[in-house]
Amino acid sequence: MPVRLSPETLDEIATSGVAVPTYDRDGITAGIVHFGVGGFHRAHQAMVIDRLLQRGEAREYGICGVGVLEQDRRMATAMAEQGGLYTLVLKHPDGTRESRVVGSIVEYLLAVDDPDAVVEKMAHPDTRIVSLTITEGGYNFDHVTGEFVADEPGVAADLRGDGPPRTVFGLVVEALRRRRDRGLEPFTVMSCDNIQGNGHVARSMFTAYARLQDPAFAGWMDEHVSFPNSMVDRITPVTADEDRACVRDELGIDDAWPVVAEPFFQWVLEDDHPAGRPPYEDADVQLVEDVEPYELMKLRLLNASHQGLCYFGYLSGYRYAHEATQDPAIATFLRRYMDEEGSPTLHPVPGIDLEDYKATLIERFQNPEVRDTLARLCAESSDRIPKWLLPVVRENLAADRPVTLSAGIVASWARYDEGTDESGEPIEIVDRLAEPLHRIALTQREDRLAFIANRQVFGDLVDDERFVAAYRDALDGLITDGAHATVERLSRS
Ligand SMILES: NC(=O)c1ccc[n+]([C@@H]2O[C@H](COP(=O)([O-])OP(=O)(O)OC[C@H]3O[C@@H](n4cnc5c(N)ncnc54)[C@H](O)[C@@H]3O)[C@@H](O)[C@H]2O)c1
Ligand SMILES: O=P(O)(O)OC[C@@H](O)[C@@H](O)[C@H](O)[C@H](O)CO
Repeated sequence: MPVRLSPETLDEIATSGVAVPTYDRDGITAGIVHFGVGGFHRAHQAMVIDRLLQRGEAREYGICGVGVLEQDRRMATAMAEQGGLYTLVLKHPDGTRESRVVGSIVEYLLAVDDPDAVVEKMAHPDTRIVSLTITEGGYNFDHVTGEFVADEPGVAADLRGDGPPRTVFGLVVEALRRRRDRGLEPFTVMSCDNIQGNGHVARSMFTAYARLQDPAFAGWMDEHVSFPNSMVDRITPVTADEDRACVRDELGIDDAWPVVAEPFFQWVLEDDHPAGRPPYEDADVQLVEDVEPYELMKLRLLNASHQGLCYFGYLSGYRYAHEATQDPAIATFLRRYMDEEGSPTLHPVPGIDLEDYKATLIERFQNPEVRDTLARLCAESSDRIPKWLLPVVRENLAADRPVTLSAGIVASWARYDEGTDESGEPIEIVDRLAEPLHRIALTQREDRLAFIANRQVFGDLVDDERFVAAYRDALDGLITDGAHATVERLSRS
């Protein structure tokens, strides 16, 4: 019989050979409040703290998770039932696994139910870091202007102050204000999302929100709150029922929400935590002064390549990242995109051999055990393509370098957003702009440039003749010859 995961059953689970926390979880202080406890936080930052706790370190840096959205209620329930414990399973390509019960999340609060408890938690003197994995869309900035979007309904309600704060902006800024008023030093706001200059972006968005309420306080924040940049990496798919079944059948653990991830791990973090930080360096975190070269490398090679494989892959009939990347045409296309269009926009990256890095990326994508779905990679494209791929396009256009393969990726997205695959089956477009993007994509059979004429997403790219020619050529191919023939042709072009 599987054992239900809880603090009371840890000893029993340990007897079956699964690694569990052997540190005393009672008395750990929550010095980190984390917004957006999804798969990635639990496979990455929470794993780091667990490793430190296992070494007898960081006992003042336990994690209090926070969910801001109603959708986080399921996580709140799992966390409550399991005392914050969960199983992390790292899957190697040869089928071997490393499994461990992680114990670093010691508390979880649902802001939807009790926003003031969340604000008070952050305002507590024990809190030194507020970290974020709230997705690219969570930062609420306009892709073209870079400005904070103040009329987003949740944000607008927080700004009006009709009730207690409900968004991450309202909650965090209110907590900082209470700390200042109580004479406490501010916590560090540490973004761990896939956004170039994630610390800079977090700084501008949180202070922009504060400025709309109280310009003087925004000035105080800008002067006193630190927002380190970071590059974070570990492919973490959405937990599937088969993962729960696997943890139950193979490890004998009944876990409501385990996490599965690849073994690869990287975290490059700007060393700027005036309120204190865990000894991250003891858990393989690279602390550096300048994160930018690392983050450009990762976002423009790994993340942009994910977009390069997901639409072509899905339209070619694949459903998993490894299936798509094991297709030689797609693998060659990705490698050429990385070499010819992504890499020329990068800065030298200290300590990294880019050739190895790119080869490893293809191997990571091909890991058959991870089972990362193309659906995950195709989701929220309007938040991803403008942040990862369009900067590559713009830099290459400005430098008169090729953009053919990037334009092909954009065209594959446009074809995907028509909402029907090549067998006539419907595609579920998951994107906060799904409805308008789908409507526009449906007109491209008559007007090939309709999709990229959407300046809200693409800015003025439609005015660039070189980009337009490459885009039109790829979209023509997608429509007349199909996705696989087009990616194959582009991979040889
Ligand atoms: N999954 C990965 O492989 C991976 C790897 C590196 C970095 N990341 C970063 O982590 C982010 C989250 O990935 P995940 O796999 O954990 O996703 P997930 O869907 O499992 O979790 C996302 C969390 O963010 C919350 N969230 C979403 N929008 C929000 C908003 N507007 N305000 C507050 N909370 C919000 C969700 O409620 C959820 O708790 C990614 O978007 C990316 O920036 C993910
Ligand atoms: O999670 P997102 O939305 O930032 O992007 C989707 C994937 O590209 C991303 O999650 C990667 O798997 C990850 O960045 C690998 O470290």
